[in-house]
Amino acid sequence: MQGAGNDFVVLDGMTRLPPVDEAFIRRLADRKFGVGCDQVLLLAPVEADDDEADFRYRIFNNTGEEIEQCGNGARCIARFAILKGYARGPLVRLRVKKGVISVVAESDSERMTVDMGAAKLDYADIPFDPEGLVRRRVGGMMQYGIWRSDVGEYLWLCVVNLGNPHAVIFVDGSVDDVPVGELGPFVQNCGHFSEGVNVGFVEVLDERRARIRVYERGSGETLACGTGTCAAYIAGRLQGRFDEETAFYARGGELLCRSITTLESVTLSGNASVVFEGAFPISDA
Ligand SMILES: N[C@H](CCC[C@H](N)C(=O)O)C(=O)O
Repeated sequence: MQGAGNDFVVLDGMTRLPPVDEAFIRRLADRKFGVGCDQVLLLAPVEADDDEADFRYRIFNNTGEEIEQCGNGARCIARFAILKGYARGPLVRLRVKKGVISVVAESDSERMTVDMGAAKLDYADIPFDPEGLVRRRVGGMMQYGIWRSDVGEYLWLCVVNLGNPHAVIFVDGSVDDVPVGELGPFVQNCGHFSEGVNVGFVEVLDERRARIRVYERGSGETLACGTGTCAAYIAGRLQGRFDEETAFYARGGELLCRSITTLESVTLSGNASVVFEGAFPISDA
């Protein structure tokens, strides 16, 4: 499946759980030797006493590492649950590592909206260590400066956790001109993010439109990143750059973020499309 070009292999674990060890995920996610994807998603039943969620939703980067959250994946796996008849829809509640998120299907379309819940900004929640960094306040948001000795200037970033960790950088000029493949790893390796970080670059067009590219933890640059887009929206919103509803143009498509309460709930809307369905051998032999 894909959501704005962020692509997934969705595993149906409702009747039998497939192996989700690192070697299997890597083989499946390999674009040359396997199927290929940014993330592998697993749909599984919840515990019998779980009254809050309909399904368990597990996420793996294509490197094999299990991660906490994925916004585009949530929209895809909820649509998968509806298409397979596991969910009656339109509301699907998914249990992830750290809580429950809800997804709603729009009638007769591939469009799905997920409520990513509360964004967190405290260092400990990112997790992020600001020790030794310069800082400045822009509206309601703190920015941290990492010195780039190659160009002799600071790279200013905002930090947001949406279940997973994000650094957001607002750029002057076109996001097409940003060396994402260099600055992404530079931020990831700066030593201030103990559990790694997804790095987003945002070009604000106006209060209702922005362009975005994200260099993800594990997967590298993807055509879109849902949680990264929500993180950019929340950071921009707190700085007074965005409206209650803002469209983000990622390289693989358009995503819409909305929030009234800003810090309690942010929704992400966009397509969740099936590309093909098939069977993959579990054993290598
Ligand atoms: N593409 C995903 C995010 C994956 C994040 C992952 N790369 C991480 O390590 O946190 C999304 O739509 O939210």
